Amino acid sequence: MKILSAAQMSWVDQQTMKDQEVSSLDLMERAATTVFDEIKQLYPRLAQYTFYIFCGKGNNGGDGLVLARLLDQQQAQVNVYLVDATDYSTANLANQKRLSAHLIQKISPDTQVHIPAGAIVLDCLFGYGLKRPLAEEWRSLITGINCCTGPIYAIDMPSGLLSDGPTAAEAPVIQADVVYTFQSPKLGLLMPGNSRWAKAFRVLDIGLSRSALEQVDTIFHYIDLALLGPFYRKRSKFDHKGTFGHCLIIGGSRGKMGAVQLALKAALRSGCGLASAYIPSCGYTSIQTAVPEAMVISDPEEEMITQFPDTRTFQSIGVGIGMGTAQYTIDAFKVFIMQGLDTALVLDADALNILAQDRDLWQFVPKGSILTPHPKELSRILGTWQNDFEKLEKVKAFAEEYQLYILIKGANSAIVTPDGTVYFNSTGNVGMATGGSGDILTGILTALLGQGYSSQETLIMGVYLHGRAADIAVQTLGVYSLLPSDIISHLPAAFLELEKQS
Ligand SMILES: NC(=O)C1=CN([C@@H]2O[C@H](COP(=O)(O)OP(=O)(O)OC[C@H]3O[C@@H](n4cnc5c(N)ncnc54)[C@H](O)[C@@H]3O)[C@@H](O)[C@H]2O)[C@@H](O)CC1
Ligand SMILES: [K+]
Repeated sequence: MKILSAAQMSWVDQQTMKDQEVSSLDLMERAATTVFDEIKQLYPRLAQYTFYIFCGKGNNGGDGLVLARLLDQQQAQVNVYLVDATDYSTANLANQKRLSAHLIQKISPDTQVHIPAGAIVLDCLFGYGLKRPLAEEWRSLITGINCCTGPIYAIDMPSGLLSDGPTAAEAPVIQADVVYTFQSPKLGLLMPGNSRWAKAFRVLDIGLSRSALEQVDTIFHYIDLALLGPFYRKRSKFDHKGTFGHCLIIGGSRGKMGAVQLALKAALRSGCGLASAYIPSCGYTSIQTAVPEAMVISDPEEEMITQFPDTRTFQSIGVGIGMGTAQYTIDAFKVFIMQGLDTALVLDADALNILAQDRDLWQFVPKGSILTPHPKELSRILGTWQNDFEKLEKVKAFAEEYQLYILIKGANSAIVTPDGTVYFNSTGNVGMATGGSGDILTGILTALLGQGYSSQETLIMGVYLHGRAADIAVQTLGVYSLLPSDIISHLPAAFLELEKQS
């Protein structure tokens, strides 16, 4: 799914009106009705609820006015607070007239509101039309709304949050529990730093022109099953284990052998033909016992890796998890990486930490390799950043310079390709914030790469399935109790979904 800027959304809205011969008023009715349907699902007995609907002067406010009318028709208690203005949009004005005047109260940006307990707030002050951060005069209204005890649903965007650029941490912004955004996710909703304003969002299809959506060119994409379908390979009965690659996980150190076990199991659950590990010899028995399907080669040293194996017979290699940064390991890793491998690697954890300490090493990392740093590892590589947008730019420049694929881990993990395209993930949950989740991702990615998927396909598919397996798992296990191993045991369900959709 494409992620569109405010300007692109506006263009698609205009094109839709032309292509479908509908007015702005019709589109607004359509958009507001999709939100109304969502709200009705959440609160089937609408007549029992009170809604506080805050409307601005533009079309976002117009959506709010339509919602007020639809809710009023269902006997919900409706209180509309409309920002006083002289320049309402045409569709906004038309919808003011369609609503009983007694429901509307005019307010100004500095009005202080008090919302009673139990009321539901709909935020329709500003959508993608917000051009710059809200001025200080809005603070009292926004703060008053944010102080409500009930849920806040924002329409299209939390008011005050910019769609396409950074919003200052101290800016007045609505803190939405759920954002119902139209047709395409907006960049501002995907940035982890904005999560206190957009705790969750849902993309609602309002039937905007397909041809206009296809024509829009963007480097930003949101991963869904439809994106995976075209490159997911169904298996044929003539395939054999040699077809699916032999993958190698290099890592582990005394006390951190579990990382390798998790990666191996995840690789085997992700369809690799053969899985092997290269580890310090103290882990030999535990890995052979825990993962009987895998093969193990051990380093002569007990506690740490001191040399790297000949990797020419493997189709893919994942390096770094649980590996540690003992000097012997650092020296061995440097020799390994500087030999000039021609196979793309999956690099995680201590492989990244070693590379981060010596910028001269990056030139030796095979082009097309996949890096999966968590935020701390990423800042060791790139230094600091002011906001998520600047972070993205830094990652893009680095990915291009060294022709690497970089995954920025977090909620909505972002995949950055060497040509600057960015894919945001749509799956995953907070239950994954436990040590070991990343080791599983390394296993999945190494397995997919070894099966012949390109680095880009590997990342899109691997990151999606990793999150999806966790999403399926939390349905029965919950976010507190989810263990990384549960992600592995739910990988089959995630693969089955993909198989069915393809
Ligand atoms: N036909 C359409 O264009 C449709 C638009 N829709 C809704 O319309 C919204 C976009 O509508 P608009 O383009 O009217 O924009 P908005 O309603 O988001 O806001 C625009 C108004 O805010 C003012 N403004 C911008 N930045 C400001 C700031 N920092 N401080 C104070 N005022 C500021 C602008 O001058 C303008 O009057 C979408 O988010 C969506 O909710 C939907 O109804 C679907 C159809
Ligand atoms: K809004």
